[in-house]
Amino acid sequence: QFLTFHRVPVFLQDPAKKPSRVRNSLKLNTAKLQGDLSFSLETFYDNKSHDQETEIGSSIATLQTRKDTGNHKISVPSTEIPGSIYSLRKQASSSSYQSNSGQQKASLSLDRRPRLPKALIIGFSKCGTAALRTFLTIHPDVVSPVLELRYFTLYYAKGIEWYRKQMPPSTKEQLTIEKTPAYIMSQESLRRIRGFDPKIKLIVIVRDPIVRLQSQYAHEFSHTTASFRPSFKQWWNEKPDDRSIINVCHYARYIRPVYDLFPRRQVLILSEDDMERNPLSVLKEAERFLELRPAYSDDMFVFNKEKGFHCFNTRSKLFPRVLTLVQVNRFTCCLGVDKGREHPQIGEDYLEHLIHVIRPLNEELFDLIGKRFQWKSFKDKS
Ligand SMILES: Nc1ncnc2c1ncn2[C@@H]1O[C@H](COP(=O)(O)OS(=O)(=O)O)[C@@H](OP(=O)(O)O)[C@H]1O
Repeated sequence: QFLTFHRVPVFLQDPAKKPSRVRNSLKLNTAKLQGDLSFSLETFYDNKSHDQETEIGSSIATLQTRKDTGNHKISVPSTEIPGSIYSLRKQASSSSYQSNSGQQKASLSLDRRPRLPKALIIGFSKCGTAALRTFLTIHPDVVSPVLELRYFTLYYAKGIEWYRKQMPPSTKEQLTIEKTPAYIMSQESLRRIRGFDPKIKLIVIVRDPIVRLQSQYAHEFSHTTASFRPSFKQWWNEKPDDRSIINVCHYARYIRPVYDLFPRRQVLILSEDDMERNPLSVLKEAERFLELRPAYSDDMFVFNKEKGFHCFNTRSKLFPRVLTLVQVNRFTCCLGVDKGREHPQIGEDYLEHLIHVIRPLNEELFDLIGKRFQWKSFKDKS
């Protein structure tokens, strides 16, 4: 019966902060929404490219369009959040909604549409880019597409309108951030980014290079039975030159071209290790850099012993936004199983060798960026 399915955001609003024209709209006076709520919508989703889950709002609803009547039906997941009301908003600038019962009507005029990013997380892979992106998105003024769009590397030929359409809708006041760690690995992509917006803000996150190597190993062999995996040493020694340890751990080599193309004030370099220890302080640094109003707070995270990482705190006042983040497990409020994998052992001798080879690369990085990071593998030896 149903022709299309779209995932649409349902917004959780603090009634006190709602503009009056919204306050009078689609008011579901209780925060308890049970099962399916059906609405006939004259128009709903102009932009069909947004049929993916979006991260905006507090919950994800499903929009179904009936083949025979052309009617739409929205299914809202059952949820209870005291002291809040829900409203459904349209993505485009104006529309009208009417519920099946005809009791609730609304005309909305909210300029929410996909906007191009003003900030990018450009690297490095396996350095906590997903955690950083997800944590940043908790800010009410930040939106970000779930997927790595790889526009400046892979899909440049699709054009800027394609890129724009991949973005979740946002208001003028919100900041769109895209993350694709591959951007920093390609000078051509960096040049394209400069051509796209020379004022764009760039975030780079690095990590203890040895832990990063272990993380990459765990990633590459995540679907391989342990007995079929090469040893860590074997694996790295078999890499072609362009993916050799020296190249992969040489952050400075990839950051230098960023500084050549963009003023340093537009580039923020963070460390995954700091984010693991104290996510709030890293987020605060990013918040200042992105010129966001202060919203991150110390109740946002709790350390989850089982996961071994900080996860979202269900008691935080920003928690309703967490529910909309598709990369976050609904039960644990941690990132998914593809983050935080078990790392391979490295034999003592080989570890010594790696430290010896990589230490000068770290020093080159610290000289270049003008700050030092405390990395576990290199502790007590610098
Ligand atoms: N809070 C929190 N939760 C889960 N994971 C966290 C967190 N903070 C940092 N990390 C580390 O992020 C590592 C994955 O990095 P990326 O997201 O950049 O990987 S990817 O390039 O996108 O595949 C991932 O690497 P692995 O531990 O090897 O899986 C994590 O160590």
